[in-house]
Amino acid sequence: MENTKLVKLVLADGTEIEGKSFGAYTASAGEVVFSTAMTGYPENLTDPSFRGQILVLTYPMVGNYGVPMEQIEQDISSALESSQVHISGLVVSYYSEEYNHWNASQSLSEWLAAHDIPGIYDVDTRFLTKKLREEGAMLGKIVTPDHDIPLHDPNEDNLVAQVSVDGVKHYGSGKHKIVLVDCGVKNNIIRCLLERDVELTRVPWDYDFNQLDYDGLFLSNGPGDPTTCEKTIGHLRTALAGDKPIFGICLGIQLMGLACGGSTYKLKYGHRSHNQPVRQLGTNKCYVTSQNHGFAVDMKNLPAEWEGLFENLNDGTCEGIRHKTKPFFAVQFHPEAAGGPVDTEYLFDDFLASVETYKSTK
Ligand SMILES: NC(=O)CC[C@H](N)C(=O)O
Repeated sequence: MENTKLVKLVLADGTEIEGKSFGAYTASAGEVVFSTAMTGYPENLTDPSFRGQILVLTYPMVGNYGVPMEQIEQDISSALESSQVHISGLVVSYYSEEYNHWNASQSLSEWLAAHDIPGIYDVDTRFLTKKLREEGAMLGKIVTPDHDIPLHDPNEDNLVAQVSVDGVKHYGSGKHKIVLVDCGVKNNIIRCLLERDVELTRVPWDYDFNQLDYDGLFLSNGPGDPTTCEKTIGHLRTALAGDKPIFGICLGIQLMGLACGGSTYKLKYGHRSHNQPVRQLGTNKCYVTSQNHGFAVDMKNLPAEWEGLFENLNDGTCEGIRHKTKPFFAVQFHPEAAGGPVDTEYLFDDFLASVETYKSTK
């Protein structure tokens, strides 16, 4: 690496870790979180749910397959999860400027620099991750000898408003009319829905979708604290009084949990990886899932008409809920899996099957 200027990661507890600069040579603040995923940095960095976070990758070598060439198919990127890099900063152990992949178009450092996002490498990410596990995700910043900024808690911002779509957009043609509430949707969710005979209407997070004529409602993933999405929760409450099928992923389960009268809380350090084991409640079926979240639905406060659907086998936290009689369900993990294992992609089929059933009874 040509640019080996020394920069620092400074944590809210006063810890300072020196490393070398890659990406943009600038300062940035956010919530420091870690992911143990072994691959998938292009997908992670463009996942809008990472907005405002400084991401520590525990996999020891990062960058060696570069950043994919983007192609726009059906109005969305073929290779990435959105059109922006959403993290506030990247922390890695060994950074490889050299890359090799059939579809790579640039190095990770070039890409980060183009998006004005700083990276720091040569960091003991094992020490850092142990610290975040023991003390919890904490605020931090990447600073250089020439740039400094104050710490900032992204969970105080309405991050969803920053990443949601500007206006209503339409995709595809198919027999089922699905409304997608975009709180920061990953492109692979759009791809998974469009593969299933769907005409998709993507609406902003605060749009009153109850005025639309649709067969099924989808609630997307998204960044930050779910309680900041009061408008979405209000509209969702109206939809929950009806009986059209609803499916939510990640932030979507948290919004559903809040709209039905339950509550959410912040996890100590969250789940960010591609190998989170979950069990379908009432069965011995287990799945390996892709996850990226810092909040969770509190099973203790779920209203009587609702029940748990999946639990996390590492820590017993809620990974899915459903209504006992109506076709409403949501999961905390990512069935669209970009990146990660595709074990639970069948949940999109379950959603469309419930749409089919609902329409056949009308
Ligand atoms: N990926 C997501 O949708 C994340 C949801 C929420 N922002 C959380 O961190 O828990």
